[in-house]
Amino acid sequence: MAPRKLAAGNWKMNGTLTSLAEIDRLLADHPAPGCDVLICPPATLVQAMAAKGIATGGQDCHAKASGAHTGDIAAAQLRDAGASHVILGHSERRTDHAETDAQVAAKAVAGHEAGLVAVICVGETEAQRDAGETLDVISAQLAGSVPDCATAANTVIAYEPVWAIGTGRTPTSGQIAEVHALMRDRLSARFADGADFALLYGGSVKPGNAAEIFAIPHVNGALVGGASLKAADFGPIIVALSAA
Ligand SMILES: O=C(CO)COP(=O)(O)O
Repeated sequence: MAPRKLAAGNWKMNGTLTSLAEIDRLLADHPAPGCDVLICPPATLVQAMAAKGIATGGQDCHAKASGAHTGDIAAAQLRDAGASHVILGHSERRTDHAETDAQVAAKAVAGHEAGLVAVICVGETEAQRDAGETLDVISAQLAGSVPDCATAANTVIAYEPVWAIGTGRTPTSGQIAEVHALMRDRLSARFADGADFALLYGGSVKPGNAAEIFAIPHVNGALVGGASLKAADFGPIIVALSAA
């Protein structure tokens, strides 16, 4: 099994019910994309998004199955609302909520137990890159955030350099290639099906740079923030991935 190609949109804390018109446009413009397409809206929209017939993911889940955790969402609740995936360990969660690798791994286990595919995010800060620590940081995050029960079927890895998120800056193709090759090596060393995990790049992916990014070895798709909000932007990214 080769890795599946996945165009994933992360709406972050954007969108209300009226935003679903963009999904109607996306589905009308791209009825049979040549890649998997996933949208991860805010929790309030998961059920309505899934009802559109598009693969839907949450943006976080709790490590526990249920209980007294006000404001949190259990993986089984996302699944119940129609989600098939959950983003975990996004840098905004790691920064805003001080999430650790161990917590991300525990959430991934909870996601797997509920039948969700975990989209586990890793990425270095600009200071870490400037200090030459990128490969060590990514290795450590992979080791700590990806649980032993991960398989290519239940886990996707997203490389999102923190300094490239929402900034319009992207790494060079060589820099992305270096990290993706490292991730492939690390996963292959640890998991029998490590060669088959889908590896996404995320951070200022736009229609104008998508084709170049998708041509990089071991880039199997993208995790797209801002450009996933509008069908006119996300559509061309889906087309570029389908053609890659
Ligand atoms: O964080 C991201 C996706 O999870 C990337 O966001 P942008 O595409 O807006 O840079």
